[in-house]
Amino acid sequence: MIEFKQVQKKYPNGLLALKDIDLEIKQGEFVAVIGRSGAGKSTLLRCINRMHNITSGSLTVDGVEISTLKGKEIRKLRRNIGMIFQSFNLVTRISVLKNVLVGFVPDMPVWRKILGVFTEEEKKQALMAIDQVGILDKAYTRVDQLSGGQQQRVALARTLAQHPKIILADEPVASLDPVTAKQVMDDFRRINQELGMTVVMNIHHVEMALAYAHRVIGLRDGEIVFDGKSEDVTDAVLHRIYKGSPEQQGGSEAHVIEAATN
Ligand SMILES: Nc1ncnc2c1ncn2[C@@H]1O[C@H](COP(=O)(O)OP(=O)(O)OP(=O)(O)O)[C@@H](O)[C@H]1O
Repeated sequence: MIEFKQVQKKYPNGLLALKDIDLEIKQGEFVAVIGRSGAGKSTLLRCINRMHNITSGSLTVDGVEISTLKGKEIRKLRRNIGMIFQSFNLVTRISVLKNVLVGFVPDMPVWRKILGVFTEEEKKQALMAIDQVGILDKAYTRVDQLSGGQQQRVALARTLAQHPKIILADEPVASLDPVTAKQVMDDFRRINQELGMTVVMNIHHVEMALAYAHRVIGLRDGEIVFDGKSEDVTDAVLHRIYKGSPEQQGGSEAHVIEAATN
């Protein structure tokens, strides 16, 4: 379980990116975080694995207060939390298998990574993860010879091989075409349903968020303005997240939804 209590995040320049966030995410949930650019989605996600430090409040993962963790404890926390980025974050000049191997054993000595010394068990685990995202036939292919969608699946395999309890995904399909994006979202759904991993995903594409996530969190200017089931995301809710209340804006709902789903 991930629990935010009265969490604030202020950047060194004084910008308050998260304001009094109260949030509980239970193991196995598939949560989409939506909101305008600059609303605080990435900040929220990155506080969960300590890529960012919170400024005040409490943030626990499985009951452990993460803001006070130090070096080795942070690495332990991150073993349980996989992170997927829009830009894949892969080493493109080496094979799929090597990318997965290098990524999934964070505490492996650097010399082993450089020399590529991996045990048979590690290779088996990596190949199983590559199989789980349907690209086993590409295991020995260099990453720069793969399509964007295939590269995102490599990133997913690398995370899966680490057997995390939580996957944080920051705009994982933003740079993919609609068909490929759907395939990658299907992977996330399968992983969530079959392996019970919690998925917390920032996503600009509202229709996709509603189609895949059970729960939607709407952020606006660092505050949660909606937290509920996907099916309860009405046009009025989208106005609140993206444009303010319909009364304030007087804009047509169709316009807001169009803007949010493009
Ligand atoms: N390192 C930083 N230093 C100062 N301000 C930052 C920093 N990172 C983000 N911000 C600011 O914090 C606010 C929230 O940013 P964040 O990246 O979390 O938004 P976002 O909702 O993920 O946006 P996007 O959808 O564009 O990625 C923004 O106003 C942004 O400019």
